Amino acid sequence: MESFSPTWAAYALAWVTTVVIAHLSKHFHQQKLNLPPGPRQWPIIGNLNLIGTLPHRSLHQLSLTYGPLMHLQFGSFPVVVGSSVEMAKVFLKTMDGTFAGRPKTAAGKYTAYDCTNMTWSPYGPYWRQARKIFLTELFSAKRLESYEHIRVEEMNSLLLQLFNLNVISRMVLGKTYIDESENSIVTPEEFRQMMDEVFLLTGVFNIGDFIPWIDFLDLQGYIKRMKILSKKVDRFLEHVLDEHNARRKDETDCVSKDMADVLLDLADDPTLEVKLERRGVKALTLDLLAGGTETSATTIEWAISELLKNPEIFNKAAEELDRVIGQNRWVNEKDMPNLPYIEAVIKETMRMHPVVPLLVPRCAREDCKVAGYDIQRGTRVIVNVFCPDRFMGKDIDFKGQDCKFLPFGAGRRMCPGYSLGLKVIQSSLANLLHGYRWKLPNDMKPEDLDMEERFGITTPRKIPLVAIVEPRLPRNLY
Ligand code: HEM
Repeated sequence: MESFSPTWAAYALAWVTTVVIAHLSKHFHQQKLNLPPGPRQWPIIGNLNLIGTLPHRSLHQLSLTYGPLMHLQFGSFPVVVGSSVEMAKVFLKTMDGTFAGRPKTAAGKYTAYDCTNMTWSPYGPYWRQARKIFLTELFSAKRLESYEHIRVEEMNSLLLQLFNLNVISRMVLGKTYIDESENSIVTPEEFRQMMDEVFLLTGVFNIGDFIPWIDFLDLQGYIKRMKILSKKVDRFLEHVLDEHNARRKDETDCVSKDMADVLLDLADDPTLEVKLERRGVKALTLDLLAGGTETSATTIEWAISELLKNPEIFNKAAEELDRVIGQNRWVNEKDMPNLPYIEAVIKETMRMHPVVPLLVPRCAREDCKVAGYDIQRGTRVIVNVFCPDRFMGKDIDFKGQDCKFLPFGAGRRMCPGYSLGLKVIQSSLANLLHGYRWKLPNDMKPEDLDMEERFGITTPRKIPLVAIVEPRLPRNLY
């Protein structure tokens, strides 16, 4: 008798049947729940068809119809979107613990050493320890102050991207690995492209993250790009850590010098609650490099664009700098409290152009109720901080205390690098305005300056800003 051997068609049929049954059982289960309002869903894709190339704007438009707490379906996953101060407060403050998870994504897997960095690591002891390391060891006021000379020395670099790269590399890695010399492991351009790619791929809507059963097809080609990127990043970080370890061995009395040294010391510490492996050191170093470069540069570029669009505001800022600083020196970090107008320019820029408009997605760690609606465990949670009018307020601060202004998020997963980010933004913007006269090229009119955005995890300008600058201070200062 001929034995029955299942053909590929039988496998395919079994697979399709399983998917359909799973989909239907989920559908019937969801019908019993009291879910927040939201648009009708298509089979398989859910509401993915409603999300355009600028997702924060698409979600804002949808919230105008469905309200500040909205339920969507992205492929196989339920998503809730909070779009008001009250909802931000619930997700980031009152029920912060419930919503402190992060969804599993291909970006976390491939570009962040299988979620062993802080940004993508699940809520738990590893993340808690990483957070403690960042806040008490790496970003303590004392350590940040000890790096002030680096920020001052690098201020001469007018090229914004280069300034941020140099400052962050020197604080995190001890030197600018990224020089043009022959034995340099990467050129500045390659390093910048690597960080750009990290940001872009961290923020993309990768279809496989939402419809896992077609993940293997890699329809948009993102997984392929992530794998290539992770090899490049790993080659660089391996080189950096090897060099650090060689130096640490040679120096008998090794005083911690840069952030990578601090992390390597901790990796050698047997008393650490959760062992920090070499992979974790690389992942956290990448968090520091990526978090520190693109975010600040993006904000400064938007600030200068807005000022070029509003010449009378530009003049007011320059007038404040002349009055407080004078024409004979550069601005230093201690001057910032005396420059309230520059601070207002930064706040207004971050309100109009939040660098991370959808924050980093969160995930419900348990079934719960919000405003009387059911939210299931595993639901992805997006807080859309993009809505300028909503966050209008007088007494607003950068720490997200009252959830009216959330450029750095809030609560347990709030950005741990916000004080460094702010220091870099404040002093570099103040000096770029103080030291240079800015003009649009080719007699371009302010109203013709393009202000379109490009979406990744951050939203930089779609077309990089091109402007003409000339010195404003006496020659001997340059
Ligand atoms: C303009 C500067 C910056 C902005 C606007 C910014 C914004 C943000 C935002 C919105 C989040 C998500 C918060 C949430 O989920 O609620 C975040 C997380 C994070 N940021 Fe920043 N950031 C900046 C600078 C930095 C710097 C300088 C570093 C490190 C050198 C950094 C490292 C991180 C890390 C590691 C996380 C993940 C935290 C966690 O998941 O627990 N950021 N940032």
